[in-house]
Amino acid sequence: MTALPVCALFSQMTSSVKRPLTGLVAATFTPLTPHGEVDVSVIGPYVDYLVNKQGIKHVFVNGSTGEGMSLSVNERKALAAEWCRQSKNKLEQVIIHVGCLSVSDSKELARHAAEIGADGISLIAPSFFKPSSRDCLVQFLKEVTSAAPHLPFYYYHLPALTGVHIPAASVLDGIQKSIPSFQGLKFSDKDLLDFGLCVYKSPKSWPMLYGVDEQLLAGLALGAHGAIGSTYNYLGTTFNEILDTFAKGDLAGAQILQFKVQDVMGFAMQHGFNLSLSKRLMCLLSGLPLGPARLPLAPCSEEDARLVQAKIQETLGPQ
Ligand SMILES: CC(=O)N[C@H](C=O)[C@@H](O)[C@H](O)[C@H](O)CO
Ligand SMILES: CC(=O)C(=O)O
Repeated sequence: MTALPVCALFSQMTSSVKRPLTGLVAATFTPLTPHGEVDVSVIGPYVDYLVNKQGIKHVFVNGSTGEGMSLSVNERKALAAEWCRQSKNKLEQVIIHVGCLSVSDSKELARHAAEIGADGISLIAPSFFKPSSRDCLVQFLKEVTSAAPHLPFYYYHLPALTGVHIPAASVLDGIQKSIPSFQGLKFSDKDLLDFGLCVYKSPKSWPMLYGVDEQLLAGLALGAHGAIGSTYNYLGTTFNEILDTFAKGDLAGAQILQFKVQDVMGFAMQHGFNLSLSKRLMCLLSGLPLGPARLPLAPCSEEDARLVQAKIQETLGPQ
């Protein structure tokens, strides 16, 4: 057996008593050089920005926002390791997305996440050859998570991008019998019937994390414990206010804030909001040099990015 760093062993021993993942989780962008190479040197200042300017306590690395599926296994390992390293004593939890089309690549990333002391792993359904049934999907998840059996595992439901439309509630039904490390759900879909059933049928101890930022309040109303999303990178302050206002029982106050975000997001969508534009907004608002999105994504229009930046600042104040 290869020796693990002490911090990794400690993290594995304590993972079962870690505080549940709640509140906002920023799904991180991947810093690239202008030529498209991964640039881990930006991650230190990125962590400081999230903590100090956006009130973020947790990150989700190498997901769709991080262009995880467009990165090599080695690039993903380098990013995951640097996020874990830079987050020490600054962020509470670092969750690594380890989903790949190849079960062996996914296992390698899961094993690596455990070695570097990550706090949890997450997986989307494979999206080229797709699982034909719920059981087939759970078999895939079970095989991957067996490579990191002590790390909490969050299933990531993302039908719009994976094309796998198996209801999350049916995936969760009985999942802990197959996957003892199963710990919670990241639900990135607008189907609130499915999400409601997930919350209703799950033990209270499983974090239910909603993933459609522009309608977070609806997720909260159905019992979400927190949220994982891309816009928390730069709208974290406003979304933290939504969480706090809702928790105090001030629904009308929370609605006002959510409507303002919807006004911004509706405007952004009219101006071609996608990962490229979102990453550019993060650069403009944070000042961090994150570079462009990687092919096959096209660069966004600078004019649109500036218009959306102005709309954010005029509607929500300086971010
Ligand atoms: C499809 C996708 O990437 N969804 C993200 C989370 O999972 C969200 O954070 C969205 O980026 C966000 O809600 C903007 O539409
Ligand atoms: C948006 C999100 O949660 C992800 O990066 O996967």
